Amino acid sequence: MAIPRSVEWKEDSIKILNQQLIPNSVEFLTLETIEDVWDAIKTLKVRGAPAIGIAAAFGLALAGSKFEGEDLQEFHTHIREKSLYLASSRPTAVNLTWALRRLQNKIENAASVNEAKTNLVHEAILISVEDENICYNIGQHALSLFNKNDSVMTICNAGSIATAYYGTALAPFHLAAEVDFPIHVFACETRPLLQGARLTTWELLQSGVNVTLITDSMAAHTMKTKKVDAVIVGADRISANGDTANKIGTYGLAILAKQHGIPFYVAAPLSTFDISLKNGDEIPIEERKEEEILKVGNEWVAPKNTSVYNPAFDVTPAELISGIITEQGIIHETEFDKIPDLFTTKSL
Ligand SMILES: CSC[C@H]1O[C@H](OP(=O)(O)O)[C@H](O)[C@@H]1O
Repeated sequence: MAIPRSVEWKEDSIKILNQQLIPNSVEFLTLETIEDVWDAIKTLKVRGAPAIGIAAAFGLALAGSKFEGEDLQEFHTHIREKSLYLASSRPTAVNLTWALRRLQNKIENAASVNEAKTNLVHEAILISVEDENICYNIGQHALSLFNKNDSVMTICNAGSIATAYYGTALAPFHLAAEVDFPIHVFACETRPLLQGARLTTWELLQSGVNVTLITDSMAAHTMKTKKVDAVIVGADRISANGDTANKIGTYGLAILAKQHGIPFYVAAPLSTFDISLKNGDEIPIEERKEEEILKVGNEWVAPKNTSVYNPAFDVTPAELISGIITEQGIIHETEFDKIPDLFTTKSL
């Protein structure tokens, strides 16, 4: 796989792949302040639930490293404030607050400011390293669901650049390409920000995966008239009963898959589960600015004064999901009642 990493720790700064510019150019940004990190997450220069969590973790570690003084209580106050600030960038992907909480837990018993600073950096790096291994395992479990020459549909970009590496929903396709296991992918363009058209096609072509781009409105006709053996998508937050928030358009894809008797899978790490929420009704859905729908690139495609509704995510009810693919294995649709146990026991 020759795909650049989306987020990297550089000691006194954070290097990110600027996902806004792909596929027209592959450029990197150096984030030197926590404000840079907040903006990069908010404007989707770095995006994708796991990548957002990793960027926030590095951002908090960076904020910690810039703290001046030796008073431990003042440091904890500083970190709590910076954590709340970073958490305000985007509300839906639970990986963001999960990562921030994990770092704060790691400094609870620090004996000094220096020890706490070191713990923040080490834990943020650990989250990134773990995520790459987690995504590899998700990819292997997902690949076991497919047969050679299958045709699989996906939406948005749950790819390598949405994570530390490999991706979640796209991981099986990257791994398949490495072992000469032919799979075809239908990538939905994913209006309004076109993560599918811009990012998923770009990633899969880099890996030599056979990918066909369709508009979101073509999904039903494609399922009806073409070979579509499965649908696989990422996730931003999964509630205790298996309801899943993912990019807007995912819920519609799940309904279409059910109508056409096509299995519908969610691929996500355990860090994307939020079992404090009973069901998907409780998942916060980000609404984004109107211009994202009124314009495509720099071109207005609707009158400027047109009213707009721009939810960035929707929630797919568990009953439409055939299975949730995690790093520990596949939670089949009949096992969703066991999801809370995953966070008390070690394996499926
Ligand atoms: C691997 S999780 C990727 C997940 O995040 C995307 O949202 P966004 O592009 O707004 O960050 C989308 O929901 C993907 O499935």
